[in-house]
Amino acid sequence: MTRDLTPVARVPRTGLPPHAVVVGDPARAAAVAALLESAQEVSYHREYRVFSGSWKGLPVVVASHGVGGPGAILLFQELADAGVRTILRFGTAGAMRPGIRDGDLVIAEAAVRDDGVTQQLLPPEYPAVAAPEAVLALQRAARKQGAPHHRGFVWTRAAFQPGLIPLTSYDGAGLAAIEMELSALLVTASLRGLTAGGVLVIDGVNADELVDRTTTGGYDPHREVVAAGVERGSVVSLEALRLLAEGEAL
Ligand SMILES: O=P(O)(O)O[C@H]1O[C@H](CO)[C@@H](O)[C@H]1O
Ligand SMILES: O=c1cc[nH]c(=O)[nH]1
Repeated sequence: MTRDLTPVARVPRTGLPPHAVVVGDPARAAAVAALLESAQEVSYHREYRVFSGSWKGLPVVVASHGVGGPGAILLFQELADAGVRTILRFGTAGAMRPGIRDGDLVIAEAAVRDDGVTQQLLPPEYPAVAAPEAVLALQRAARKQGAPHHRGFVWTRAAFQPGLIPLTSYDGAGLAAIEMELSALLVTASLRGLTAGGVLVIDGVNADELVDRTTTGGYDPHREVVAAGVERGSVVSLEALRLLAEGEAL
Protein backbone atom coordinates (compact mmCIF):
# COMPACT_ATOMS: atom_id res chain seq x y z
CA MET A 1 0.00 0.00 0.00
CA THR A 2 2.70 2.49 1.10
CA ARG A 3 4.75 1.61 -1.97
CA ASP A 4 1.90 2.98 -4.13
CA LEU A 5 2.46 6.45 -2.68
CA THR A 6 5.30 8.83 -3.52
CA PRO A 7 7.80 9.19 -0.67
CA VAL A 8 7.44 12.83 0.45
CA ALA A 9 4.16 14.31 -0.77
CA ARG A 10 2.60 10.84 -0.57
CA VAL A 11 0.45 11.18 -3.66
CA PRO A 12 -0.79 8.01 -5.38
CA ARG A 13 1.62 6.84 -8.09
CA THR A 14 -1.25 5.90 -10.40
CA GLY A 15 -4.66 7.27 -11.22
CA LEU A 16 -4.01 11.03 -11.12
CA PRO A 17 -5.14 13.09 -14.14
CA PRO A 18 -2.23 14.38 -16.27
CA HIS A 19 -3.11 18.09 -15.92
CA ALA A 20 -2.41 20.04 -12.74
CA VAL A 21 -2.62 23.50 -11.19
CA VAL A 22 -0.19 23.98 -8.30
CA VAL A 23 -0.33 26.73 -5.68
CA GLY A 24 1.72 27.57 -2.60
CA ASP A 25 -1.01 27.67 0.00
CA PRO A 26 -3.02 24.54 0.96
CA ALA A 27 -6.04 26.81 1.61
CA ARG A 28 -5.77 28.17 -1.93
CA ALA A 29 -5.65 24.62 -3.26
CA ALA A 30 -8.97 23.98 -1.49
CA ALA A 31 -10.44 27.22 -2.88
CA VAL A 32 -9.42 26.35 -6.45
CA ALA A 33 -10.68 22.79 -6.00
CA ALA A 34 -14.04 24.21 -4.88
CA LEU A 35 -14.49 25.42 -8.48
CA LEU A 36 -14.29 21.84 -9.78
CA GLU A 37 -17.05 19.32 -10.34
CA SER A 38 -16.81 16.21 -8.15
CA ALA A 39 -13.79 17.57 -6.27
CA GLN A 40 -12.24 15.24 -3.76
CA GLU A 41 -9.19 15.42 -1.55
CA VAL A 42 -6.71 12.82 -2.73
CA SER A 43 -4.05 13.28 -0.05
CA TYR A 44 -2.72 15.79 2.49
CA HIS A 45 0.77 15.29 3.90
CA ARG A 46 3.02 18.09 5.17
CA GLU A 47 2.30 21.19 3.01
CA TYR A 48 1.19 19.05 0.07
CA ARG A 49 -2.60 19.06 -0.21
CA VAL A 50 -3.85 17.36 -3.36
CA PHE A 51 -7.33 17.38 -4.91
CA SER A 52 -8.78 15.93 -8.08
CA GLY A 53 -11.95 16.89 -9.92
CA SER A 54 -13.18 18.14 -13.29
CA TRP A 55 -13.04 21.54 -14.91
CA LYS A 56 -15.53 21.77 -17.80
CA GLY A 57 -15.20 18.02 -18.29
CA LEU A 58 -11.40 17.91 -18.03
CA PRO A 59 -10.07 15.82 -15.14
CA VAL A 60 -7.50 17.90 -13.25
CA VAL A 61 -5.28 17.87 -10.17
CA VAL A 62 -5.04 20.88 -7.85
CA ALA A 63 -2.17 20.68 -5.36
CA SER A 64 -0.26 22.85 -2.90
CA HIS A 65 3.54 22.90 -2.75
CA GLY A 66 4.21 25.19 0.22
CA VAL A 67 6.68 28.09 0.38
CA GLY A 68 10.10 27.83 -1.25
CA GLY A 69 11.76 26.01 -4.14
CA PRO A 70 13.44 23.11 -2.27
CA GLY A 71 10.15 21.85 -0.83
CA ALA A 72 8.09 22.69 -3.89
CA ILE A 73 10.35 20.81 -6.30
CA LEU A 74 9.62 17.60 -4.38
CA LEU A 75 5.96 17.94 -5.24
CA PHE A 76 6.72 18.78 -8.88
CA GLN A 77 9.00 15.74 -9.20
CA GLU A 78 6.56 13.43 -7.46
CA LEU A 79 3.63 14.65 -9.58
CA ALA A 80 5.78 13.83 -12.64
CA ASP A 81 6.50 10.40 -11.14
CA ALA A 82 2.73 9.98 -10.75
CA GLY A 83 2.11 10.67 -14.44
CA VAL A 84 1.22 14.38 -14.40
CA ARG A 85 2.42 15.95 -17.65
CA THR A 86 1.18 19.55 -17.63
CA ILE A 87 1.66 21.79 -14.59
CA LEU A 88 0.67 25.45 -14.23
CA ARG A 89 1.75 27.30 -11.10
CA PHE A 90 -0.85 29.77 -9.82
CA GLY A 91 0.87 31.85 -7.15
CA THR A 92 1.24 35.29 -5.66
CA ALA A 93 4.12 37.64 -6.38
CA GLY A 94 5.48 41.10 -5.82
CA ALA A 95 5.42 43.59 -8.68
CA MET A 96 8.75 44.77 -10.10
CA ARG A 97 7.72 46.69 -13.20
CA PRO A 98 6.00 50.08 -13.13
CA GLY A 99 2.39 49.85 -14.20
CA ILE A 100 1.74 46.40 -12.73
CA ARG A 101 -0.86 46.81 -10.00
CA ASP A 102 -2.11 44.88 -6.99
CA GLY A 103 -4.52 42.17 -8.13
CA ASP A 104 -3.14 42.11 -11.70
CA LEU A 105 -1.90 38.83 -13.15
CA VAL A 106 1.64 38.31 -14.40
CA ILE A 107 2.05 35.49 -16.91
CA ALA A 108 5.62 34.21 -16.77
CA GLU A 109 7.64 33.73 -19.94
CA ALA A 110 10.79 32.69 -18.03
CA ALA A 111 12.29 32.91 -14.56
CA VAL A 112 15.61 33.88 -13.01
CA ARG A 113 16.90 30.73 -11.25
CA ASP A 114 17.62 32.14 -7.81
CA ASP A 115 15.42 29.42 -6.29
CA GLY A 116 17.94 27.85 -3.91
CA VAL A 117 17.60 24.34 -5.29
CA THR A 118 18.06 23.98 -9.06
CA GLN A 119 21.67 25.20 -8.79
CA GLN A 120 22.33 21.84 -7.16
CA LEU A 121 20.78 19.99 -10.09
CA LEU A 122 22.37 21.61 -13.13
CA PRO A 123 24.60 24.56 -14.10
CA PRO A 124 23.36 28.08 -13.47
CA GLU A 125 23.56 28.98 -17.17
CA TYR A 126 20.70 26.57 -17.92
CA PRO A 127 17.48 28.53 -18.64
CA ALA A 128 14.15 28.31 -16.85
CA VAL A 129 11.57 28.90 -19.56
CA ALA A 130 7.82 28.47 -19.71
CA ALA A 131 6.34 26.40 -22.52
CA PRO A 132 5.22 28.90 -25.19
CA GLU A 133 1.85 27.17 -25.47
CA ALA A 134 1.34 27.58 -21.71
CA VAL A 135 2.08 31.31 -21.98
CA LEU A 136 -0.42 31.68 -24.81
CA ALA A 137 -3.07 29.56 -23.07
CA LEU A 138 -2.78 31.68 -19.92
CA GLN A 139 -2.93 34.88 -21.95
CA ARG A 140 -5.98 33.68 -23.84
CA ALA A 141 -7.71 32.61 -20.63
CA ALA A 142 -6.88 35.95 -18.96
CA ARG A 143 -8.36 37.89 -21.88
CA LYS A 144 -11.50 35.74 -21.81
CA GLN A 145 -11.85 36.32 -18.06
CA GLY A 146 -11.32 40.08 -18.42
CA ALA A 147 -8.42 39.83 -15.96
CA PRO A 148 -5.86 42.65 -16.10
CA HIS A 149 -2.64 40.87 -17.04
CA HIS A 150 0.96 41.34 -18.17
CA ARG A 151 3.62 39.05 -19.60
CA GLY A 152 7.23 39.01 -18.57
CA PHE A 153 10.20 37.49 -16.78
CA VAL A 154 9.90 36.56 -13.12
CA TRP A 155 12.59 36.55 -10.44
CA THR A 156 12.32 33.35 -8.42
CA ARG A 157 14.23 34.15 -5.23
CA ALA A 158 14.73 31.78 -2.30
CA ALA A 159 14.99 34.51 0.34
CA PHE A 160 11.75 36.32 1.03
CA GLN A 161 13.05 38.81 3.60
CA PRO A 162 15.90 41.16 2.74
CA GLY A 163 19.12 40.42 4.71
CA LEU A 164 22.57 41.97 5.05
CA ILE A 165 23.68 41.19 1.49
CA PRO A 166 22.30 43.83 -0.89
CA LEU A 167 19.74 42.57 -3.39
CA THR A 168 21.08 41.80 -6.85
CA SER A 169 20.21 44.76 -9.01
CA TYR A 170 18.05 43.81 -11.92
CA ASP A 171 17.35 47.46 -12.68
CA GLY A 172 16.99 47.81 -16.39
CA ALA A 173 16.43 44.07 -16.89
CA GLY A 174 12.68 44.48 -17.20
CA LEU A 175 11.67 41.85 -14.64
CA ALA A 176 7.93 41.83 -14.04
CA ALA A 177 7.51 40.11 -10.66
CA ILE A 178 9.23 38.32 -7.79
CA GLU A 179 8.17 35.03 -6.16
CA MET A 180 9.79 31.88 -4.79
CA GLU A 181 9.08 28.63 -6.71
CA LEU A 182 8.43 29.11 -10.41
CA SER A 183 11.96 28.49 -11.76
CA ALA A 184 12.06 25.20 -9.84
CA LEU A 185 8.92 24.13 -11.71
CA LEU A 186 10.20 25.28 -15.11
CA VAL A 187 13.53 23.48 -14.70
CA THR A 188 11.78 20.32 -13.50
CA ALA A 189 9.56 20.50 -16.56
CA SER A 190 12.57 20.75 -18.89
CA LEU A 191 14.32 17.84 -17.19
CA ARG A 192 11.23 15.63 -17.14
CA GLY A 193 9.66 16.55 -20.50
CA LEU A 194 6.62 18.28 -18.98
CA THR A 195 4.66 21.27 -20.21
CA ALA A 196 4.75 24.03 -17.58
CA GLY A 197 4.00 27.68 -17.02
CA GLY A 198 2.89 30.09 -14.36
CA VAL A 199 0.50 32.90 -13.58
CA LEU A 200 0.93 35.11 -10.51
CA VAL A 201 -1.39 37.51 -8.70
CA ILE A 202 0.33 40.68 -7.55
CA ASP A 203 0.09 41.22 -3.78
CA GLY A 204 2.43 44.18 -3.39
CA VAL A 205 6.16 43.61 -3.16
CA ASN A 206 8.37 42.09 -0.47
CA ALA A 207 11.52 44.22 -0.42
CA ASP A 208 11.52 47.97 0.10
CA GLU A 209 14.05 48.58 -2.64
CA LEU A 210 11.70 47.10 -5.19
CA VAL A 211 8.52 48.90 -4.26
CA ASP A 212 6.86 50.96 -6.93
CA ARG A 213 4.69 52.94 -4.56
CA THR A 214 2.65 54.49 -7.33
CA THR A 215 1.07 51.14 -8.21
CA THR A 216 1.29 48.78 -5.22
CA GLY A 217 0.46 49.19 -1.57
CA GLY A 218 3.51 47.30 -0.25
CA TYR A 219 3.48 43.57 0.57
CA ASP A 220 0.09 42.52 1.95
CA PRO A 221 -1.61 39.46 0.50
CA HIS A 222 -4.59 39.80 2.87
CA ARG A 223 -6.53 42.46 1.00
CA GLU A 224 -9.71 42.51 -1.07
CA VAL A 225 -7.82 43.63 -4.18
CA VAL A 226 -5.62 40.53 -3.92
CA ALA A 227 -8.57 38.23 -3.17
CA ALA A 228 -10.31 39.51 -6.31
CA GLY A 229 -7.15 38.80 -8.32
CA VAL A 230 -6.96 35.31 -6.83
CA GLU A 231 -10.58 34.63 -7.85
CA ARG A 232 -9.85 35.69 -11.42
CA GLY A 233 -6.53 33.84 -11.48
CA SER A 234 -8.12 30.59 -10.27
CA VAL A 235 -10.44 30.52 -13.27
CA VAL A 236 -7.64 31.64 -15.61
CA SER A 237 -5.32 28.83 -14.55
CA LEU A 238 -7.99 26.11 -14.80
CA GLU A 239 -9.22 27.42 -18.14
CA ALA A 240 -5.64 27.58 -19.47
CA LEU A 241 -5.21 23.91 -18.53
CA ARG A 242 -8.33 23.11 -20.53
CA LEU A 243 -7.09 25.08 -23.55
CA LEU A 244 -3.79 23.18 -23.38
CA ALA A 245 -5.53 19.83 -23.09
CA GLU A 246 -7.86 20.63 -25.99
CA GLY A 247 -4.99 21.89 -28.16
CA GLU A 248 -6.65 25.32 -28.30
CA ALA A 249 -3.81 27.35 -26.83
CA LEU A 250 -2.25 28.50 -30.12
O1 LIG B 1 1.20 32.46 -2.92
P1 LIG B 1 2.24 31.42 -3.22
O2 LIG B 1 1.84 30.50 -4.31
O3 LIG B 1 2.67 30.67 -1.97
O4 LIG B 1 3.52 32.24 -3.76
C1 LIG B 1 4.23 33.22 -3.06
O5 LIG B 1 3.84 33.41 -1.71
C2 LIG B 1 4.79 32.85 -0.81
C3 LIG B 1 5.41 33.94 0.01
O6 LIG B 1 4.50 34.50 0.83
C4 LIG B 1 5.80 32.14 -1.68
O7 LIG B 1 5.44 30.79 -1.80
C5 LIG B 1 5.70 32.90 -2.96
O8 LIG B 1 6.18 32.26 -4.10
O1 LIG C 1 7.94 36.06 -2.94
C1 LIG C 1 6.97 36.82 -2.90
C2 LIG C 1 5.64 36.37 -2.93
C3 LIG C 1 4.62 37.24 -2.91
N1 LIG C 1 4.87 38.54 -2.88
C4 LIG C 1 6.09 38.99 -2.85
O2 LIG C 1 6.28 40.17 -2.81
N2 LIG C 1 7.13 38.13 -2.86
